[in-house]
Amino acid sequence: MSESEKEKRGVLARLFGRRPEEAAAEPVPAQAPSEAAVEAAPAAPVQAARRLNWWQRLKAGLFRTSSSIGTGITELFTKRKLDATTLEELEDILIQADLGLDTAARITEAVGKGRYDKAIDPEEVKRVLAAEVENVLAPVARPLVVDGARKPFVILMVGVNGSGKTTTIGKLAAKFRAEGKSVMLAAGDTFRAAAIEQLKVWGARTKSQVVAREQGADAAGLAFDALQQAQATGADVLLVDTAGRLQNKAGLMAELEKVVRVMKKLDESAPHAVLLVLDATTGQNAVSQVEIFGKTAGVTGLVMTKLDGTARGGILVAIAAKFGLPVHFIGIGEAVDDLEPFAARDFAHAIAGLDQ
Ligand SMILES: Nc1nc2c(ncn2[C@@H]2O[C@H](COP(=O)(O)OP(=O)(O)OP(=O)(O)O)[C@@H](O)[C@H]2O)c(=O)[nH]1
Repeated sequence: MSESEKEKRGVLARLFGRRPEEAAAEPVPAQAPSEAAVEAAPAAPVQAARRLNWWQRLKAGLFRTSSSIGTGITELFTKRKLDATTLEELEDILIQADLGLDTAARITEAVGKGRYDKAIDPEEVKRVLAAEVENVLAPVARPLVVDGARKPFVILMVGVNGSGKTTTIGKLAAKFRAEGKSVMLAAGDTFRAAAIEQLKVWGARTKSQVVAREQGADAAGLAFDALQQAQATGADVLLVDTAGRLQNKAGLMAELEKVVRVMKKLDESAPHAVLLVLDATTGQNAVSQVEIFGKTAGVTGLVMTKLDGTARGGILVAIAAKFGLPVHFIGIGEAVDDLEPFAARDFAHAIAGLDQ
């Protein structure tokens, strides 16, 4: 393959969220994989295949997390019996994997129960870990329900810059389109020109109308226009992007509040969902982001991205235990189908390195 062709494939990969090596394996021009899916919802056998595929990708995506936990557990319990010292070391491994102090203590206690002074198979420790993690996650694994009576159903996406808001909007737009919904996108991250362009690309790709203004435009005014247009055209869903970075935190929060205020002038019940997008690679930082955005932006649910790029995917467990906020979706890559509804059991098994 020539250098220019490689470069072309790289650009397509960046635009359409494909991994360069995936794009390189396909003929140019790379077709968006979900284009067909956007037209119609998949049939049951296709869904079953997709699910299997998702599980494999989830496991692969969470590999860094599961191997850091799994290797620690295997090394710890291979030659040593279970006692206070090994349990303390287990707790340290779990804390280092960002599972949070409470969950780490809870898992350690469950592993120790009735097993003192005995040898324990590392696989059994992983099974206890998975069961305890699933118990923590099950109450927060809640789907995002788009209420058809709210038209448009307005979803405000918030989060710090680079957390994956714009990409997640694109992935969500593809999902809603695949369900046959009409979607409008509001390019409310007016702080960053590239974010506006990125959203336009997602709009074209998912056949969703994009409402955008120039960089630096008033985000609240844009959100107002977008909602007005979505109402006028009868769109089912309006996804509103926001800036993750302004001159300072107070400015950012004031802007978010203004965006909400002006949309309420057109629809008192809007926004119907406020999704905080968290980047898993930021580890403990994600906890303070939930605190800050939760207080000021009225967050109704979470999306955690980049679980594929970190050994600290356990942070999702710590956040679930601490805040109890619904976790709607997780992202394990940049491609359009790398976002899926959050399933407690799958996640718990994947981070424990167990089969489904
Ligand atoms: N590996 C990986 N990368 C992701 C994931 N989600 C998003 N990204 C990448 O993260 C980078 C930032 O994503 P954006 O969607 O631009 O983030 P943003 O929050 O909109 O950022 P701002 O516009 O600066 O506020 C991009 O390169 C995305 O492709 C994910 O689940 N896994």
